[in-house]
Order: sequence, then structure tokens, then C-alpha cells
Amino acid sequence: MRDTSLVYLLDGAGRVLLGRKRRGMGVGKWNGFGGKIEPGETMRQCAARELREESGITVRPEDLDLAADLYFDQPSDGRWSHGGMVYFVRKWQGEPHLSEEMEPRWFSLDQLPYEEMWEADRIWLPQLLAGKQLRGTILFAPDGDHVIQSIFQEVHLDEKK
Ligand SMILES: COc1nc(N)nc2c1ncn2[C@H]1C[C@H](O)[C@@H](COP(=O)(O)OP(=O)(O)OP(=O)(O)O)O1
Repeated sequence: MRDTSLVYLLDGAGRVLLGRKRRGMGVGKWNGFGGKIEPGETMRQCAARELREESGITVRPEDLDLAADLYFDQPSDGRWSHGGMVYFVRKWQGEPHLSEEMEPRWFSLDQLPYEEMWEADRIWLPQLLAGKQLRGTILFAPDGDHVIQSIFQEVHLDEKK
């Protein structure tokens, strides 16, 4: 699969914007906003486009703060393996709205719905929210949903804006 972006809005008042996926990979789960990179795009452009398409929110690619460089490893069917760049953003324009792909909702940072999120999120997302930058690999079980193993390393991520 093509590499993907994943964006979380932070409102500076202790809340994060998540979306409940309404179709495709991870349907029914709360997640950040994102999707597959298109030919000719940078990952930041992909992140800004996917966020706009899925929530109506507009951001400048250079306002995205890179937080993690992940690899979603699906050994039972390598076609689903892909990289995922995770960003936080604190400056945006517009109000989140329902789209074909996502139902947006603000959550308090101390009450994230981990039971209804991807299994490994509870390991890496709190670390990113605490200000760490991570590189990591998440190894999926053959069902493509449950996680067998995940490995994360704190790093300094440097990406051209
Ligand atoms: C551990 O696995 C995952 N965890 C989290 N938190 N997010 C994940 C995981 N695996 C994939 N994702 C994210 C990465 C992307 O943001 C989406 C998948 O992208 P999608 O398939 O929805 O891409 P689109 O281009 O939007 O799809 P369409 O072809 O439907 O437009 O999930």
C-alpha cells in the first residue's frame, strides 16, 4: 500500500480532534485524519489534503509538526504494509464537519477512547502527546487488526518543510 499520513488537531485547551472512520481501513475506529499519498505530493501536502477532504479543516503544510515515523507491518499480506507519518497541528482554519470518510469529535486528552482505537495507539499516542518523537514498527496478526508486537524508539525527526 502507498504510504499514509495521520494528523491530530490540538486545540491548546486540552482537547484533540479525532474522527470515527466511516469506511475502508479501520472502519468504526477513532483515529487521526489521513490517508494515502498521491503521486507528486510531499507527505505534508498529503496530510493537509487528507485533513481537508476528511474534516473540512484547512492547514498550511508547514504548520504540521512531525511527531512519528511509523511502519504498519502486515506480514500475512505485504500489500497492506505501509509507512505512516504522524503530525500534530495547532493552527488551522475552518470548523470540522462530517464527511463521507470521518465523523469528527473533540476529546479531552485525558479521556481518549482507546478501547475504540487501533490497538497500538495506546502505546505510542500518549508518548507523542507528552512531546516525544518516535520511530516505530507495528507488527500485525494475520487478521490485519490485532497487534503481535510493536517496537518504538525515541528519535529526533527532521523533515524538510
Ligand atoms: C496500527 O495501525 C494503525 N494505527 C493507526 N492509528 N492508524 C492507522 C493504522 N494503520 C493505518 N492507519 C491510518 C493511516 C491512514 O491515515 C489511514 C488509512 O488510510 P486510508 O486507507 O483511509 O487512505 P485513503 O487514501 O483516505 O483511502 P481511500 O482510498 O478510501 O480514499 O489509517
